[in-house]
Amino acid sequence: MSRRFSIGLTGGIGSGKTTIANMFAGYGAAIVDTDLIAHELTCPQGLAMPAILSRFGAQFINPDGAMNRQRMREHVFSNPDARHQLEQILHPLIRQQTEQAAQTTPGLYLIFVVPLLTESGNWRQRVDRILVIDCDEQTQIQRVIQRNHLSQQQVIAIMHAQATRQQRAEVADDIIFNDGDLHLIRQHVFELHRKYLQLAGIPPDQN
Ligand SMILES: CC(C)(COP(=O)(O)OP(=O)(O)OC[C@H]1O[C@@H](n2cnc3c(N)ncnc32)[C@H](O)[C@@H]1O)[C@@H](O)C(=O)NCCC(=O)NCCS
Ligand SMILES: Nc1ncnc2c1ncn2[C@@H]1O[C@H](COP(=O)(O)OP(=O)(O)OP(=O)(O)O)[C@@H](O)[C@H]1O
Repeated sequence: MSRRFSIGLTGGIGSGKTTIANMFAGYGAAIVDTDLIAHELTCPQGLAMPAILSRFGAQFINPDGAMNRQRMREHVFSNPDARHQLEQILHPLIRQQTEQAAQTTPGLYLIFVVPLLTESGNWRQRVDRILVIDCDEQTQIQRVIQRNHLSQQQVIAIMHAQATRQQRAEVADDIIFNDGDLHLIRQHVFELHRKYLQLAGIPPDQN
């Protein structure tokens, strides 16, 4: 089987990755979302749970066997060593599951949604193109406060564990500035979709 044309989609917390990936899915792209995979790995009986229990202890596990996300978030974003340990458990499993999902998810071309694409070395070699979702940091902060009910300080601590806007811009082939009217953003997404079809060698009337 020949390898499908693939795009790595990234952006900072709250930039709009999921919103925009959903728009591409509406045009027929296959979406493999590494955040969703990370959630599956840490749900009750998730593949990562035995290692998380043994490394972090029972206080990080909910009664149903899932990871206690709030407690873990508070722990790892104030403690870089703990964050690296959690990543060492999760990232190899995320990679494995991502590769499997890439084989089995149907769609015209593949979009990998990867929050830490800029930070984690070898994605450049794994995809044909990188799409960055960008927006003002103040907008990111406001969105995450509103959506997750975190404090401004907590959101800033997460942003400090991520690449800067400048670092992401440096790896981008395409950028969507997602800080305005979603109708205009949808138009931009459609233009990029047509460009990706062309780069993938798929006639536009097949979608
Ligand atoms: C720290 C955890 C427990 C927080 O859980 P929570 O439910 O609050 O957030 P969620 O998982 O939905 O992630 C939301 C966003 O946080 C940011 N984020 C998550 N993990 C990290 C990380 N290791 N470094 C920097 N930012 C991160 C990303 O922007 C992500 O989109 C969780 O994110 C986690 O298990 N992280 C480790 C796995 C990982 O690196 N995931 C991100 C890439 S796949
Ligand atoms: N252009 C926009 N205008 C207004 N609200 C938006 C826009 N884009 C996204 N949002 C809202 O901002 C929030 C964050 O968007 P989304 O979940 O798509 O971001 P994300 O990058 O996937 O977030 P995370 O990094 O936390 O996974 C959501 O509540 C979403 O509805």
